[in-house]
Amino acid sequence: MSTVGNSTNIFWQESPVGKLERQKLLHQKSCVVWITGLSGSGKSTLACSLSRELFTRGNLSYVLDGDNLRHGLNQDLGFKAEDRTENIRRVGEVAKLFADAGLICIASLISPYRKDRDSCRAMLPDANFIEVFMNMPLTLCEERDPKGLYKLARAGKIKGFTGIDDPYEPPLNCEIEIKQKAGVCPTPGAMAGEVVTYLEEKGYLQHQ
Ligand SMILES: Nc1ncnc2c1ncn2[C@@H]1O[C@H](COP(=O)(O)OS(=O)(=O)O)[C@@H](OP(=O)(O)O)[C@H]1O
Ligand SMILES: Nc1ncnc2c1ncn2[C@@H]1O[C@H](COP(=O)(O)OP(=O)(O)O)[C@@H](O)[C@H]1O
Repeated sequence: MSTVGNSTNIFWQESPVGKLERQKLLHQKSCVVWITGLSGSGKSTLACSLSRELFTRGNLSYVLDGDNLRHGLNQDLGFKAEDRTENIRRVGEVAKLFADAGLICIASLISPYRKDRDSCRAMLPDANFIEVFMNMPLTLCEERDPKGLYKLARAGKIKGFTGIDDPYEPPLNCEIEIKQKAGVCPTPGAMAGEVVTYLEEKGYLQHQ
């Protein structure tokens, strides 16, 4: 019996089927691929391309997209610092469940604060948290501005926009960094390829 947060007198219920069995069924080792970066840096593009590539190879993944989750699970949260922290915490917990289910969980969120990303990493102890940093210059993200949000932020119509008047803390110890080469951004397929190569080398995609 234990107390966790505001929940008292609670018990952990074991499941008859375990994570290892589910991973075996799916012929893969589960993990969380956590994609972080500025708005417009290509997080969703990479998440979609990676998910499709994994599917083609016979690996099951699921994308948790920050924007999409804010339409449901996180619709009560805004963009002030404590809301972003709670957003990341909840998505970290959901990602942990997907990894426990045996899937390759792809989380795609700005997740601007280092301590929040590190807390998610700590939730996944067996080094199964793979942080992917979309290291694209702000100027490129702002040029892309597919939703017109940077324009609104520059005009002062959105307050606390990441990269403009709210901080983005780049990772210090990410597993993968996606960046421009000779001033050119890799194609979506090439970005996904970098992650797939990493997953392959670390044995996540092996068919046992
Ligand atoms: N103030 C502010 N700052 C940053 N982003 C903003 C803001 N307001 C709205 N948006 C839109 O919300 C998307 C980011 O949501 P996230 O859940 O990924 O953000 S966070 O991780 O909690 O910081 C983000 O989507 P992406 O462009 O896909 O990153 C924006 O479309
Ligand atoms: N590798 C890429 N090459 C060219 N354009 C890209 C690439 N990645 C993303 N884009 C474009 O940049 C814009 C922002 O990408 P998106 O994936 O929505 O970023 P984020 O999810 O980080 O906000 C989109 O219009 C997308 O088509």
